[in-house]
Amino acid sequence: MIKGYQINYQNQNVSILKGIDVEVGYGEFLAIVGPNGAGKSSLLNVLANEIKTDKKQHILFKDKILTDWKLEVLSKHKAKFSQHNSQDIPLLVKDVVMMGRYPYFHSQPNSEDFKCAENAMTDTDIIHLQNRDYNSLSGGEKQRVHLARVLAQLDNDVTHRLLFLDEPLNNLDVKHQYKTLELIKKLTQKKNTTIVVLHDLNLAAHFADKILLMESGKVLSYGSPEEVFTQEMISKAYQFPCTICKHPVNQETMILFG
Ligand SMILES: Nc1ncnc2c1ncn2[C@@H]1O[C@H](COP(=O)(O)OP(=O)(O)OP(=O)(O)O)[C@@H](O)[C@H]1O
Repeated sequence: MIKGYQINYQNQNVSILKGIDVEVGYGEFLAIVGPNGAGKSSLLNVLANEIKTDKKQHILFKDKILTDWKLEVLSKHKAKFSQHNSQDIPLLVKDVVMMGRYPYFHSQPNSEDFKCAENAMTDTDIIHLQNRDYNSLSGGEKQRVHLARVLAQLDNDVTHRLLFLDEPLNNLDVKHQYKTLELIKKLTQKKNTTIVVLHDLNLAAHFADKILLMESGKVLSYGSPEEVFTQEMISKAYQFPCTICKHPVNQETMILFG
């Protein structure tokens, strides 16, 4: 689905990404994890075509150079949920969600656009808030509105869509954290791909197929949750002690900190 080799990125002479190799297949759920400042958001922005790297470096999306894609076409193949969404939008919730449908209509949304927006609001549990002022919502509710917006953007017939999410669980309560990741998992089970920046390693272990652990702009480890989440790797990345054990109910990898 998306491949990049030896990705380097620097900003104002600060080297932020250093020789990153990444390859994510169709139907894969990749979680990017790592300590603050490791370069997770920067990598996501590069892969999502939002910041440019050295012109000689090519990121391939569906085997075509990412920067060669027409933006209006690309917006139906991939969508991105950003870490810093605007907190101040003077619109109703349903109109913010409809922003996700902008690539599909010129002046007025049609019945298909309304249907997609409604489905996305139902899936993210905000349908009851659709006529509220966005600015009156709580932090977690706003977060779910933006999730609905990107889901509405990707609601189309394109096979193999790619969803980027940068810390989508911020402000969400435990039920909505699980519901959000279950929603994303379901999307990947339909041969779509998701790349998510997460801070909760146990949720990453539970939901993701592959983990990319970053530290200081580099890949420290890449593989299945069992391969990456070792005591040695986690302590090295986070400079914090941890114990790896098995979840008592489902036997999955579980990380205890401290
Ligand atoms: N314009 C800039 N000038 C200097 N340094 C920058 C600039 N932009 C980003 N950085 C640095 O690059 C590093 C990587 O930032 P990035 O946001 O990608 O990290 P992150 O892993 O997503 O962190 P977090 O978990 O805190 O969100 C950070 O140390 C950040 O301070």
